[in-house]
Formats: sequence, structure tokens, C-alpha cells
Amino acid sequence: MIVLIGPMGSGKTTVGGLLAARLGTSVRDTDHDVEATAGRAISEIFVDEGEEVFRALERAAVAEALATHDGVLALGGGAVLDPDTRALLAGHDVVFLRVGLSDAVKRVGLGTSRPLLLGNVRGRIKALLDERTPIYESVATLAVETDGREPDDVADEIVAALGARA
Ligand SMILES: Nc1ncnc2c1ncn2[C@@H]1O[C@H](COP(=O)(O)OP(=O)(O)O)[C@@H](O)[C@H]1O
Ligand SMILES: O=C(O)C1=C[C@@H](OP(=O)(O)O)[C@@H](O)[C@H](O)C1
Ligand SMILES: [Mg+2]
Repeated sequence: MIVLIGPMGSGKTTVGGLLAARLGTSVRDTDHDVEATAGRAISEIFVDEGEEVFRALERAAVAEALATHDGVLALGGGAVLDPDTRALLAGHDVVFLRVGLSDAVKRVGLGTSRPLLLGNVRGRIKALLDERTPIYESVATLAVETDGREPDDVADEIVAALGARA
């Protein structure tokens, strides 16, 4: 299993699909799994039930995917905040997609699908990068820079670094 971690806008979902295609395997995205289980969008879960409920659904989705999926797994940006999730990642290839503030802001834009960014996208991303970068570093077995690069280049670099193992 290759697990992709990193901030919102680092390209986990996008690169996950490209990487799986290169490796002839499939991709799973825990945000999609949570939405399928809950039957509604992440933004709605945050509004209706709050972040804690989302995190519990996310923890269960990651555990289920790690136990059953074989391929590429894209996590949500906050999944590694959970200590149980971090413990479950041990032994997997965990790729940290790095992104700086400016590229992250450009990529996530003004969409409403990421509730943690509402109000002040740049300020919220800066705070999340400051808080979470040490956690991403501590969990990753490989880190790849994405600033100024196309998702295809990022996927190529991961394949070159890890070989064909998924
Ligand atoms: N390396 C990249 N360069 C430019 N845009 C990118 C790159 N990676 C992703 N994107 C774009 O940024 C947005 C967020 O990407 P996404 O894969 O959803 O990130 P994440 O899952 O990490 O939040 C999408 O519109 C995607 O097309
Ligand atoms: O960083 C976060 O806490 C979040 C990231 C999102 O996923 P992406 O990183 O795929 O955008 C999604 O799980 C949710 O909006 C919360
Ligand atoms: Mg994503």
C-alpha cells in the first residue's frame, strides 16, 4: 500500500489517481469513503454534526481502507492528527506531498468543499501548515515537493522513488 498524506491542496486525491494508473492498481480516497458512508458531503457533516463526528468517521474509514485495500490510498489532510491512525500507518510506504502556502491557496481557491478553510483561506492554510507539517514529517517515509510542478511529475517521482511496489 502507498499512502498519500499532506495538506489540503497538496494533490493527494489527484496524484493518487495518477499513481494508481501508473502502477496498474486502484486508488481509494478516505474522504470519498466517509461521504459514501455518511451519505452526504464532508461540508454537510461539518455543519450538521461537527468536526468530531467527521474525525470519528474518518478514523474508521482509514482503518477499514488500510485493512482491506491493496493499492494507493489518499488520506484527508487531517487524518494523521489521530494517534491511532498514525500507528496503523507503520509499515506502509507513506508519501508526504509537500506544498507551500502560495500554491496551496491557488489550488484550493474559494471552493466551499473544505469547511476548515472557510472565512480566511490563506490564514487558515498557514495555521494548518504550521501545526501539521511536523506531524507529516514524522509519519512520512518519503517526501515529495509539489510546488510549481504538475501532478504527473509528482506521480512520476513517486514511482521512481518507490519502484513498482504498491
Ligand atoms: N501539482 C499540482 N499543480 C497544480 N494543481 C494541482 C496539483 N495537484 C493538485 N492540483 C489541483 O489542486 C486542487 C486540489 O487537489 P487535490 O488532489 O484535491 O488535493 P488534496 O486531495 O491534497 O486536497 C485540484 O483542483 C487539483 O487539480
Ligand atoms: O485537512 C483537513 O483537516 C481536511 C482535509 C480534507 O481533505 P483534503 O486534504 O483531501 O482536501 C477533508 O478531509 C476535510 O475537509 C478536512
Ligand atoms: Mg483529497
